[in-house]
Amino acid sequence: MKILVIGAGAMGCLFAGRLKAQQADVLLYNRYNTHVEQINQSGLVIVERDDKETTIPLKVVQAVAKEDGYDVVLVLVKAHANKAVLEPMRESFSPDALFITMQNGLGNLETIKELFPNNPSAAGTMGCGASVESDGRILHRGWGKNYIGPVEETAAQEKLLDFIALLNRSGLQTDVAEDVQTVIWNKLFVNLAYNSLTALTRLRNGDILNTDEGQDLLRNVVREAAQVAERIGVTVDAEQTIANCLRMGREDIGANKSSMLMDVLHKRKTEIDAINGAVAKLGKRHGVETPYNDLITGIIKVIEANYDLQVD
Ligand SMILES: NC(=O)C1=CN([C@@H]2O[C@H](COP(=O)(O)OP(=O)(O)OC[C@H]3O[C@@H](n4cnc5c(N)ncnc54)[C@H](OP(=O)(O)O)[C@@H]3O)[C@@H](O)[C@H]2O)C=CC1
Ligand SMILES: CC(C)(CO)C(=O)C(=O)O
Repeated sequence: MKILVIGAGAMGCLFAGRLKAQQADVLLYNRYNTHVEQINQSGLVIVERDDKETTIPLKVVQAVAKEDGYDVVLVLVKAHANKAVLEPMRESFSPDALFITMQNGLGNLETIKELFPNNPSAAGTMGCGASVESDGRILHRGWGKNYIGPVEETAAQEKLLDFIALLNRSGLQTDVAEDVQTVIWNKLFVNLAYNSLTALTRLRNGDILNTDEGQDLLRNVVREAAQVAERIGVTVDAEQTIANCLRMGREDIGANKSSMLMDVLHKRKTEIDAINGAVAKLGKRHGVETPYNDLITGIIKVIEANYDLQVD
């Protein structure tokens, strides 16, 4: 099985690196930068839970062609980069290449289906977490479970099961999800709980829980989103969902620097539109008030539009 992971950031490197360590046939795609150069020259370093480091030889390519014959294409750029990265690749894959998005936020699978309407595609979520510490070096700091939803076509479903088996052999615990919408929303709640709050406070996920105020903010943001989800037909037990977010922050992802915190630290565009912004937008459309998500979306947007003007 030939695998292409699109996006050589924290999660692309974690997945491609773990797969390659199992001798899988895997390549990364990313535009050229110093991180890519370091991986191509000296391999990828993954720092694991016990601080043990593994160096894995990996190749990051800057071009993709149909003749490369990829069986599985795993999309792991940020949600807002999907179109810019994937549109130029519309003719670069055979129609049986299986697209999988495990990105955060709403709307990723829809973009992939729009760009590759003849390919099978599936959406999933990642309960694990990582950050790029320096060029060619990532910290693996989240250990929750991953899920990938089903594909309609039988041949593609078999390919998906083989891919999931490979992920499990590589130590990335992954299950097949029966109901993709529930899985995507369950992950969205975790991102609502931590990503923007850690980006605003510059804390690791678990440290949001150090104060009653942090926990209250988390509860309010998630509770609003649960009301929106219910309104659009996703069944949610709000209090159980909040309890799960708190548990994950304590047990699975507490030590991780969230992807949105990393964006703010590096003065990059964030995924706010696909996370709190998406909840605020849906709330407006369906008549659910979302003051916490509105406010947080607004503040993150002010921050990302004014990086150059920030005072140290
Ligand atoms: N980090 C985490 O702990 C977790 C992240 N996620 C989700 O996983 C997804 C990936 O996140 P993460 O790995 O953290 O993100 P990163 O920002 O670490 O990586 C994104 C990668 O995409 C590349 N990229 C962006 N735009 C382009 C472009 N136009 N052309 C080519 N390459 C491009 C970036 O390259 P460049 O540096 O050159 O811009 C970068 O290497 C997101 O949806 C995130 O929310 C989910 C669970 C945990
Ligand atoms: C699970 C979590 C919150 C890990 O940090 C994540 O998805 C992210 O950082 O984007």
